[in-house]
Amino acid sequence: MKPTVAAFPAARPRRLRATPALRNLVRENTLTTDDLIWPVFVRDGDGIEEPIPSMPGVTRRSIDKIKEAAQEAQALGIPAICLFPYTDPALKTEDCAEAWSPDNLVNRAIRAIKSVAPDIAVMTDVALDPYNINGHDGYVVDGEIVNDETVEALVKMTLAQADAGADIIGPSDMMDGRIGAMRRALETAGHRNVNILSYAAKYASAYYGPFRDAVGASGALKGDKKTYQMDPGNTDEALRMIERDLSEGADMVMIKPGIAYLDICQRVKSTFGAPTFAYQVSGEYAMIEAAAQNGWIDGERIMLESLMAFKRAGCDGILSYYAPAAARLLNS
Ligand SMILES: NCc1[nH]cc(CCC(=O)O)c1CC(=O)O
Repeated sequence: MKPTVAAFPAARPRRLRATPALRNLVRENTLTTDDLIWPVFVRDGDGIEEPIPSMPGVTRRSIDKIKEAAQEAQALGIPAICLFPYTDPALKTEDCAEAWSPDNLVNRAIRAIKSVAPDIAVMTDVALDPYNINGHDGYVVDGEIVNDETVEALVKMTLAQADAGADIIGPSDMMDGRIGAMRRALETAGHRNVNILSYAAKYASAYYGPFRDAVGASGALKGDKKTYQMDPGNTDEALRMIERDLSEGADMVMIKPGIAYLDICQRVKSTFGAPTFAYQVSGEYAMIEAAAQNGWIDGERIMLESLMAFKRAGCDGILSYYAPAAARLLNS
């Protein structure tokens, strides 16, 4: 499409910017509460909301507090909440068995949310890192992250989450072949309506630092995740990953991190037209909060502007720690 613009003064583009009414009338993209998925951190205990120092304003909540958060999200109209566990180090093992325990933190939290906020979609994370003694998303054998054995474990984890009532499974592990394996297992188990939102183009990024603090994986992680997460220099590879995950049965796809990868979002949406999400990750959140706390930027305005950028790039929605704060502003 080639925009037609008359010559000045027939065209004065500022005419359309003159008033809020005119600007609202011609705005090309909109951001609404419907676009938001809220990631939250779950921990054990009762009545606990524990601050995460590298993510000001974000807390680890015990399940009773997660219930309150889900009710709040439902009242605000946020369509989905996404659960990440802070696992007791004593439960981390080499075989990561806690990952598929029906009574692990995440699975208990899913059931708890369903009991009080049945209208909100519950999304989960599938990867071994919160349960692994070495902090990796997959099994480590002789220093190598082994693919196929990890996929078997991820399938067990997926089924336990679906059994607990998860609506959306979010594989964030970047192993090969996992989407197909999960989809087949879900179909076989009769979980026909469980969605998979694949972290399809997930980069090996330094933007995840504060998240690893939040889930208690920072200290545990040995080495880096570059043999499974993508190289930040690549674009075509992202398209291949998205195509593969869609062909294996993903219902929705994600690009991660967010704001530094908007070119990927734009290419993915225009190439595949599938439901496309971006994750505004912990480091992005921390950067905005740090600058806002110093009074260097207007935190609220940057929050909304950064979320709008994802819509402009073609995303259907955004996972963001700002979800409730943004919803309150957008609904007012
Ligand atoms: N597989 C775990 C996982 N799931 C989501 C994030 C990052 C989210 C964030 O930074 O906000 C990570 C971290 C990682 O891959 O190391």
